[in-house]
Amino acid sequence: MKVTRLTTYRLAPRWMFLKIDTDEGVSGWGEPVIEGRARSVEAAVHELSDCLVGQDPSRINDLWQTMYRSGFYRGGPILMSAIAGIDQALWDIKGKVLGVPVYQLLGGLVRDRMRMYSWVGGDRPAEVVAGIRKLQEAGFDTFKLNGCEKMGLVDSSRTVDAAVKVVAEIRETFGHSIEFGLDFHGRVAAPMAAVLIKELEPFRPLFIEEPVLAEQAEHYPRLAARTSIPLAAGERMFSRFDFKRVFAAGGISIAQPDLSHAGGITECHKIASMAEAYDIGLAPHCPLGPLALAASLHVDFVSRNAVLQEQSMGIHYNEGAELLDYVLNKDDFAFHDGHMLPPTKPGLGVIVNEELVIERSKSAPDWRNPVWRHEDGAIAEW
Ligand SMILES: O=C(O)[C@H](O)[C@@H](O)[C@@H](O)[C@H](O)CO
Ligand SMILES: [Mg+2]
Repeated sequence: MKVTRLTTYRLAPRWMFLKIDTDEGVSGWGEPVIEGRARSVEAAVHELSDCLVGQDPSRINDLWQTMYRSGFYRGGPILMSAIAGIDQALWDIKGKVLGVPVYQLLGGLVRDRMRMYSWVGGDRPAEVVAGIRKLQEAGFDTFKLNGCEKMGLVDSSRTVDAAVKVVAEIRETFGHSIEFGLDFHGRVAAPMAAVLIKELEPFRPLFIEEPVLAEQAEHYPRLAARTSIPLAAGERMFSRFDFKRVFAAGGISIAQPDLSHAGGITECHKIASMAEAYDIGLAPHCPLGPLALAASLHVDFVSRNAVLQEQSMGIHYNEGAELLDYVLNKDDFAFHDGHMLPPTKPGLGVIVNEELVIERSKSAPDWRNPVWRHEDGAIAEW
């Protein structure tokens, strides 16, 4: 079997699907994308096709190493997202050829169902409480919300109190009948992280995500030493080589690699194993589409240290398309009491509505993340 063609489809809301065709009629799908830079990743996918067209798609490990090491410059969000989506599609092909779900090729199930969590948008207490109630009705008991709005490098006690007020309201309303993570989203700088985390201690969030920006990872151990709240990070780390320094330095209790940003199933499965060696939980980041979610689930179902899985149903980013709009086998991705079951079909287990994808790719938006500014005009972290 040989790879014959790579076709990319940028799609609403901010996703990109990749289809890899072969000379034996088996095709695989993946989701190479970094939010806000879809066109850059698209260019990278087509540059990397030099390593793939004419090659045997079953040799995933060699193709992965060739895509990663054949370029003198490597790593980072664009190239690793391109490799991620290609890797997902290669595993999809392999599973389809062998007639088994990908997790069977990785050693089989380590659990029977995977605990999912839902984003709750909004920054005002009433909005967040209403959002949680709505998702509770859908069977969720675990959530994630922004830990704060805009925050200056050194900010006021009023800003801190506004952030704490939302969390206090959640605990006041729901007690411990629910769990929630707080995503600082890189908005909080090192001087304020310890201040805000200290004030959040009494409310015992399940974790605090990206307590500081990934480029400030040296603060993770210092922050962890001052709090009992587990710290989580990983969506802006793109390979084992990014994670190894963070794991070795300590401070992170939950690793959140993104299956569409960190080299795909091949790389994230290795990151999961590295994390397990440090007694770190795995909670793949996934605010994206169905192929990214399916790839995440395959790694979750073979990783004992997988603890939580993000998914984007109803997420505030999904304008113009919802998680399963481009999927024909929607029932395979149903929620069961806040959990998902192992994908059942060969490969990734996603039957893509190709006709709809081709049609909708003709009018794909160029999504960009918001650009915030502080009151003094300086750019703020979103
Ligand atoms: O945890 C999450 O889902 C993320 O922080 C998410 O909000 C961002 O990754 C966003 O997708 C960037 O455009
Ligand atoms: Mg996040």
